[in-house]
Amino acid sequence: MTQPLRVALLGCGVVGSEVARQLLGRPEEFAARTGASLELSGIAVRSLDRERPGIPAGLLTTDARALVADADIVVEVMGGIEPARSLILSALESGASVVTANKALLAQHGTELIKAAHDAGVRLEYEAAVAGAIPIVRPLDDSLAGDRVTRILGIVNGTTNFILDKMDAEGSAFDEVLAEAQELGYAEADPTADVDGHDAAAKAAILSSLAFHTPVQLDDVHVEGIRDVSPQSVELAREQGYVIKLLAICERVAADDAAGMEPGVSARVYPALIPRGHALAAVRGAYNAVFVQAEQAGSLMFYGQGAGGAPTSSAILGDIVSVARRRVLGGRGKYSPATGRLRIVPLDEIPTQYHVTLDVADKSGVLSRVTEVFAARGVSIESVRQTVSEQEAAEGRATLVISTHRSVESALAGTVGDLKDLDVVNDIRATLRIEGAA
Ligand SMILES: NC(=O)C1=CN([C@@H]2O[C@H](COP(=O)(O)OP(=O)(O)OC[C@H]3O[C@@H](n4cnc5c(N)ncnc54)[C@H](OP(=O)(O)O)[C@@H]3O)[C@@H](O)[C@H]2O)C=CC1
Ligand SMILES: N[C@@H](CC=O)C(=O)O
Repeated sequence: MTQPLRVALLGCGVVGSEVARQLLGRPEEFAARTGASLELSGIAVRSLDRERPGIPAGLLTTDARALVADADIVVEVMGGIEPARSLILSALESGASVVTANKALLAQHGTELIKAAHDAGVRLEYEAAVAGAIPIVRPLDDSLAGDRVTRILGIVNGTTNFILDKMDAEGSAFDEVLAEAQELGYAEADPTADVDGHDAAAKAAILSSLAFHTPVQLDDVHVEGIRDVSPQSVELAREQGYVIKLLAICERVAADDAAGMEPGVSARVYPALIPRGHALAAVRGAYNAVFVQAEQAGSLMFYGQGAGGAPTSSAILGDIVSVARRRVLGGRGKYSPATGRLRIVPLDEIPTQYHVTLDVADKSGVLSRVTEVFAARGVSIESVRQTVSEQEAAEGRATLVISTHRSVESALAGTVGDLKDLDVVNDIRATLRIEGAA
């Protein structure tokens, strides 16, 4: 057995407290798996006053810098950009390996941090940053490094999946379910990051960078959250055989010589309709699932708990064991630079499929006026369904549900804009993209 390795933990919240309890509770196992005893040297927090069950008060400090300066392994689970970024850089520069779960930081400063780790000859691991307990970072970074990933489609935010699932299954109200997700430790410190799609977008940036070996940052990801998903949209989706899920989609976009388009990468996050028979429709609660398509491997699916203290700590502890083993064996850290420079393809150029629910006037000629709007934009309609409830009949209104074939996003969005101006359209009740249809 070599010298003990000093592990500094930055943060003792939902995730950090679970990591600490595991490191303190199973020291023999970690020593046996790494070849060195892992000594939790301290835990940085903001406040020393809070009750922290199972955490010895003597380990807590508000001096994160001093803790980092004296560590072999730094585990950053405090979240946010600063001081997390400076502390990680200082840890790497002083020769410590770093484990982090901080997707927001990686999606903005990943290139800088990965380079700093390489320059210092140490490791930076971040399995927990995407999809909680699910091993997805290492499979993309290592196992699939010799393949060519073409597409990733995933549910990567536990909080929004928990909310949408409860709205679908129990007809719950959005705010009530968000509070429950916060209590269960799924949500970010600022839950707007979950609800507005920024957390999923950060994960999409990380996944795209790994999968396509090209730098993709948070700003490169098109993002729409679930704030506008109403109980009525959820109900309408159910009636029509769909479920609404917040999806992250990362795609390699092939060159189109005829259109003079260079190859590129599209990364986007939005709520979409999934047919109820699709495997992603069965992802319930705070679970996540990630489908990966690669040229040689074909289709792969990764599934598991995407948020919460215990699931996330599993991924972090795996990274700690991995970096500790490397320190025991010696040698440089691995380096997975983003070697490519693919262009980021704007959403407007991406083919998608729309599902539009309209409140229209119930009179003759309305259907043809509506379908003409789609035709004028070159958007082909797959199906139209008209229903008239008793109340609608009494008010001279009807509901039209229109599904399109795939068409470029700019044409679809333009069509919806034109529909708003049509005098026979009273209201556009819902517009959602369809993903995963046969
Ligand atoms: N919760 C989850 O399911 C998952 C979270 N993550 C990521 O893990 C990280 C931590 O998340 P989570 O545990 O939920 O967050 P919490 O808000 O529960 O915990 C944050 C911890 O960091 C401490 N902290 C925050 N800022 C500072 C600072 N400036 N100096 C010292 N300590 C500080 C807090 O101290 P104090 O206790 O005194 O307030 C707290 O202990 C985030 O990056 C998050 O995105 C990743 C995957 C899943
Ligand atoms: N807030 C995040 C936590 C895990 O990354 C989520 O809900 O998925």
